[in-house]
Amino acid sequence: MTSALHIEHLHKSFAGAPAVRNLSLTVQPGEIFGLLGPNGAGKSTTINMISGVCRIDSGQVLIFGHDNRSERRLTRRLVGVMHQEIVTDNFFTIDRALRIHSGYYGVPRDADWCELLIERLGLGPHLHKSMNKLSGGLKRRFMVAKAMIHKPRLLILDEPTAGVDVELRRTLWDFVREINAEGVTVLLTTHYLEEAEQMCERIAIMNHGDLIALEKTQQLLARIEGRYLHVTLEQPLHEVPETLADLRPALRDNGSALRLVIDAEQGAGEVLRRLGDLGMTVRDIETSRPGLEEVFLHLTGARPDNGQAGGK
Ligand SMILES: Nc1ncnc2c1ncn2[C@@H]1O[C@H](COP(=O)(O)OP(=O)(O)OP(=O)(O)O)[C@@H](O)[C@H]1O
Repeated sequence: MTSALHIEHLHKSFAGAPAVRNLSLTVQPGEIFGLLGPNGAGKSTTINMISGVCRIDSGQVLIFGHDNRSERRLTRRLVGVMHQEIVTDNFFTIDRALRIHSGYYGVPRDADWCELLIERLGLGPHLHKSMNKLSGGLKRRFMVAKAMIHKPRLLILDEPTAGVDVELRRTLWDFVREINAEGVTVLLTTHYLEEAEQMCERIAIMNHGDLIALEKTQQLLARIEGRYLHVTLEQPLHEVPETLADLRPALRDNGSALRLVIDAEQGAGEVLRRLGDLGMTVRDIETSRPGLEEVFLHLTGARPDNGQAGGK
C-alpha cells in the first residue's frame, strides 16, 4: 500500500542552526497522526517542508508516492494545509476567498462540498463579511475550510485549535473525525495533549529537531507505569519527608496537596498508613492514570507551549 506521507532523512537548518534533523517517518492512508513537541521542536518547519512553503535542505517527501518537488503540481492538490499563523485575504469576504482558493488548485468547484464545509464549520452566517472583520475563531474556521476546499487526500493541521474556544474545538475535531472516516488522512499538531490523546492513532514526538518517539498512542501512554495518588492534606507541608522518595512525590497547592506515584497493583491503603505514621492527616484522596502530558514531560523535559496550554 502506498503511504499517504513518506518522509526520508529530511533536514533543514536556518543560518547554520538545525531546525529538523534527519527526520524519517511514514503516515499510512486513513490515519490520524499527531506530530508533537515543545516550542521550537521543528514541527512547523517539517509541515512547511511537506507543503513546499519551506525549501528542503536534504531528504525527500513523498505524498501518496509522489515527490513533492519533482511533482509539485500534483502533490499540491493532494495536500491541504492549515498553517499555524492566521493568514487571511483581508478585504475579501469568506465566500469570495473560498471561490478564489478552489480556482487556485485548478479543481472544478464542487458546490455540494463547499456547502458542506460552510455548514459544518459554521461559516454560513458570516459568508459575506470581509475577512478583517472576523473574530480569531472565525478566521481559523475559514482557514480550515480553505485548506479543504480542493478535497485533499492528506489534511495537515498545524495548531488548528490554538486560541479557539472549547465549543469550536469540539466542532472542529468532530468534523476532522468525520472526514477521516471518509478516507482523508490527517496529520496534526496541537499543544493540547488531551486532544492528541483522543484524536491520534499514532504520535511522533520531536525535540530540538530530532524525532524522539514514534508509537501508537496507547504504547506511548503505557511508557509511564503506575498510577497517581493525589492526596489533600489537613496541614500544608513545607517539604516532603525523604522517606517518601520512592513514591516520587510532587508537592502542589502551596503544600496542601501531594501527588505520589504508586505501582499499578499497589493499593492506596499502605501509602496512606505511611503518611499517617509520618504525622500527616489526609483530608481527601483521588487516583488517576498518567496521560500524554506526563509522557511528554518525561521524554522532552518540557511542557507543551511552556506550560501555558495543554492538559491539567
Ligand atoms: N524562517 C525561519 N528563520 C529562522 N529560524 C527559523 C525559521 N523558522 C523556524 N526557525 C527556527 O527553527 C526551529 C524550529 O521551529 P519550528 O517553528 O519548526 O518549531 P515548532 O515545533 O513548530 O514550534 P512551535 O510549537 O513554537 O510552533 C526554531 O529554533 C525556530 O526558531
